[in-house]
Amino acid sequence: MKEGPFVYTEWETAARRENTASSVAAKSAPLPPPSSGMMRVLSRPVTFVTGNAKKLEEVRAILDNSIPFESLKLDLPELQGEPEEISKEKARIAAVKVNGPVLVEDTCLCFNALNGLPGPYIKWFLQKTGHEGLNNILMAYEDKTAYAMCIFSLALGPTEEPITFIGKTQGKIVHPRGPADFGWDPIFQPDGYDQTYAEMPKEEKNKISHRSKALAMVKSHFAAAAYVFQNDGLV
Ligand SMILES: O=c1[nH]c(=O)c2ncn([C@@H]3O[C@H](COP(=O)(O)OP(=O)(O)OP(=O)(O)O)[C@@H](O)[C@H]3O)c2[nH]1
Ligand SMILES: [Mg+2]
Repeated sequence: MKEGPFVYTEWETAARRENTASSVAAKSAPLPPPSSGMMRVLSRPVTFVTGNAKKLEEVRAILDNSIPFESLKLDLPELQGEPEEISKEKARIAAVKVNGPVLVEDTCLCFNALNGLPGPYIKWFLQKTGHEGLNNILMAYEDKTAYAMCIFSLALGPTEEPITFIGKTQGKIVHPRGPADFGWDPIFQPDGYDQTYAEMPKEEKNKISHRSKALAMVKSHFAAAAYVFQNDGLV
């Protein structure tokens, strides 16, 4: 039976692992569970690969030196399909390009009235229809609730199965309010707040955002796995 790779969500910390030995080269034995306490040496800091400067800004602010990482500006190709698979495939492609450990993320904005769409396709919906168009789509429905979801995938190398970390923040879609310098922030109002993401001070958004929830799990994973980083490229 084929088990999935590690997936961490806000609700679930139980780990599962890829067990397809025949497809895995000896050099890239599957990652042990993070709780096993085994030391793992990585050839260099993890490279966070994204084409989105605003994402990078938030990731930097939230991680705040807790994990050694570098960044690489690259717009990776994105598969169509389920959000988790899109994120994992981005990590696989990034790990081959970088030839080392990588972290990527894919962000979704999911409307409950549409069973989770636009989801991973929000970038294209936003580009083509704008904030107003996204509101108009929901005019057909009473339910304006939505959730923002961030799926980080960590691949320790080009032949290793990515580990996934998912963070969600619940809220609703509103008419745009606040600065329009980052995506759909002006139309997403998180539950329990009367400000949109865009109206909130950055530090406030970073405390409660989908991205910070996913990154909290990334940080815990790094703490538990106790990776050792080498900077000379020799493992
Ligand atoms: O208002 C926002 N608040 C956020 O917190 C946020 N995070 C991402 N986005 C936008 O949602 C789409 C995701 O698509 P996406 O995950 O493929 O990102 P991307 O293509 O820009 O970068 P990347 O794939 O190279 O990392 C893109 O339009 C991003 O600009 C956000 N908008
Ligand atoms: Mg993208």
